[in-house]
Amino acid sequence: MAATRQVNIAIIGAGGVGKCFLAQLEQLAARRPTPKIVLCYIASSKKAVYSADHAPIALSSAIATLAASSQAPLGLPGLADFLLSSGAHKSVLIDNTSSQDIADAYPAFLRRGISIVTPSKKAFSGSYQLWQDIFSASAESGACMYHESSVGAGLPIISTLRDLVDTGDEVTKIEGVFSGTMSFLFNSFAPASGTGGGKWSAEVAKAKALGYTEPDPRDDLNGMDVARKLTILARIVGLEVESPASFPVQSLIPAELESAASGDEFLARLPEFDAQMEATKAEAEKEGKVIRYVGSIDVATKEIKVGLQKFDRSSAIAGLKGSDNIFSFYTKRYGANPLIIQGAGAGGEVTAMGVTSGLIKVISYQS
Ligand SMILES: NC(=O)C1=CN([C@@H]2O[C@H](COP(=O)(O)OP(=O)(O)OC[C@H]3O[C@@H](n4cnc5c(N)ncnc54)[C@H](OP(=O)(O)O)[C@@H]3O)[C@@H](O)[C@H]2O)C=CC1
Ligand SMILES: N[C@@H](CC=O)C(=O)O
Ligand code: NA
Repeated sequence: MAATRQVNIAIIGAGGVGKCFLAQLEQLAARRPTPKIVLCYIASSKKAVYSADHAPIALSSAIATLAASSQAPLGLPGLADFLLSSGAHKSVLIDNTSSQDIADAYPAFLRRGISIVTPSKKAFSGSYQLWQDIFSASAESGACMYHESSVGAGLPIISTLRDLVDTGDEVTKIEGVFSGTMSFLFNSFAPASGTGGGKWSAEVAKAKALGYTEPDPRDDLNGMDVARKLTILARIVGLEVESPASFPVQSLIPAELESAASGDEFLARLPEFDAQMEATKAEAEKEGKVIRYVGSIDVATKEIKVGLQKFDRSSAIAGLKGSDNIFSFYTKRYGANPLIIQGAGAGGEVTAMGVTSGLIKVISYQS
């Protein structure tokens, strides 16, 4: 079949980020009539919508159509066959899940010329071999791989760091607050201005309701989400970090809840352990300080740190608001004054923005 100036899109994952992405995609398709953007496949874990002739799925009603569908999702190799059989000019997979299985299949999609855009961290913080396979498959086939929202949601973190590295700057240190959930929790639970703040477990429930947490909030509270982000940033600056388990990470999961069978059981039992975090907060208050969950990468020593630290109430990190992240990039060019990026680091809309901007880059890329 002759290639047409059309971009065919398959979306997997229609949760908090997926729904916001669909709304942004609808606006994008209306703003940019050429090349034609066609959603030809959408799936959650149990359902899918697609047709053999790749007929466009209406963007405005895609979520409702998916909810009402009785079609089962295609397997991943079948999905790649389906996308490629349309003859479209470009095919793009949007992975809005946090599935490791889907992440593991990225090299196979890329090798076949299917570009990928995702907010997921799984592919880039899994094994170092997977990281290498992904970028070598992309380089070989010319298919694009964008994952801006895997660190700092829509904030321009991945693009900025890649620009620093690609233009020959030398990054010496990266430090800051890398989790929207952790930022929201400590900004609410231990605010810099005065005392107050709700119970720790109530703030955790709020962070989940606001769409800041990972699908399983334990992935935030055990520090793994931050460790994954630091793994990604460290790899971009050239450190061959094997996995997020390669360096120490402070978990905020009470020992008694480490064996909770599910995220729901964990959340239900968390109020029993509120006193533990109260004690940590009180200890910092005695010194006139507040606690915050931070991370850092020292490039020369290859040391990566993730955990709680005490901060003066007047410091920039203590004064963050809401789900704000802050990233300080220390480089040879920027000298003693780091390049700083700050803003919301979680939430459906800002995360979807990083996915939509990746899709725009794929569409604009002349292959
Ligand atoms: N929320 C945020 O602020 C941010 C999120 N991210 C990343 O964005 C991604 C999505 O997060 P979010 O939208 O909040 O998560 P949600 O839990 O709200 O949504 C996840 C979606 O993925 C689907 N899904 C999960 N596993 C599979 C699978 N194996 N096959 C098909 N579909 C699957 C779920 O389907 P079902 O409902 O059927 O299970 C659901 O539709 C994650 O990787 C997260 O790390 C990144 C930055 C910020
Ligand atoms: N759960 C994550 C979402 C964005 O990466 C966070 O809280 O930062
Ligand atoms: Na980002």
